Amino acid sequence: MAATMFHQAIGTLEPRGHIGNSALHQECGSIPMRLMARSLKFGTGPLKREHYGSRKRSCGSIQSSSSSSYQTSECNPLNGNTSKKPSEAALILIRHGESLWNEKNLFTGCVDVPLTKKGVEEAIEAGKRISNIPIDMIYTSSLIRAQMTAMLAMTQHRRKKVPIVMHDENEQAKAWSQIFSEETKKQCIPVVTAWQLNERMYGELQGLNKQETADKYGKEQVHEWRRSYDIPPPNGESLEMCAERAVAYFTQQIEPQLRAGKNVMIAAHGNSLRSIIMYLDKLTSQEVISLELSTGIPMLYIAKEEKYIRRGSPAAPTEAGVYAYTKNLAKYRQKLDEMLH
Ligand SMILES: O=C(O)[C@H](O)COP(=O)(O)O
Repeated sequence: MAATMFHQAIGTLEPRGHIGNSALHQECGSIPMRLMARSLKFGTGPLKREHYGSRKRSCGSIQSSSSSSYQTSECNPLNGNTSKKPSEAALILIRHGESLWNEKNLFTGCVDVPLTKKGVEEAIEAGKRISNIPIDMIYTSSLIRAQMTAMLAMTQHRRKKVPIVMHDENEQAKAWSQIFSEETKKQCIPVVTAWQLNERMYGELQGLNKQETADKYGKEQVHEWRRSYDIPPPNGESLEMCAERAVAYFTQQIEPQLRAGKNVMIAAHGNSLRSIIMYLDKLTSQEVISLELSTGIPMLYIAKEEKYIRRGSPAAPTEAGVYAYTKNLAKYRQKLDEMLH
């Protein structure tokens, strides 16, 4: 909702209305994504998805809320023109860098813990890896570790647009954060924060040491709490419950942006991203069990012709393979080269 409002404001300036390495890892050529899962369908080739505007999924009761057709967007730097061809958009997913509780091996969940120095460095490194990929919209959870990661990553982006956090919590917050220059707005990237992208709520495990909990309750029990699809930790959310809000948010708020040709980055958490990846890659509840995401490793998808094509993790800004992905990404990088020289 905030995103829509921001874009309205960009267009109209209404006075009031405004606005791993433990990893999901896949070896994708020279691209360092290693997948721990054995038999998951993460081949080295692109994974095609069915029509994302109309499908139903097996993940709880979640289904895509929108059935509008894919539209070309003039503001997609990947497109550069208004041709009638179906648009494509980049989707970057990034789990936050190491937090102070990751370092201490504590269950964190919805506790709002900042990054460690290593986490800061991971976020900056992630930013280098995506510094040539177009980004028009950023979504983060409401937790500081995801927001720090997004902002630190953006310090490395070559386009040098300024990420601006949207405040639509009340009318005054909206009014007081307006921007009154069209030119300045064009150089901004809206950052939408959403609790729905938060880490799953770990219930009574939050703040407990993972090793000590395993020693007390047994390794199997703790693995079940951490990785099963539908078994929640005591008074917490199962992955299925987390998916219900995270995937619904993705389909209702983010997918329409992709469909409109906007390039999107999502900075979120191990389990909220696992549930979104489950949706993107059509994983079963069995397959998602072995999906592990590293801190600070960006993953790239291309939303194209109403499918999601997994493109692995850009290894480095100069990694040739990244730009071989699509002609449009290569063109965007070339534009940046021209702009910056
Ligand atoms: O909330 C946490 O503790 C971590 O961010 C994710 O933990 P997990 O790997 O145990 O799900």
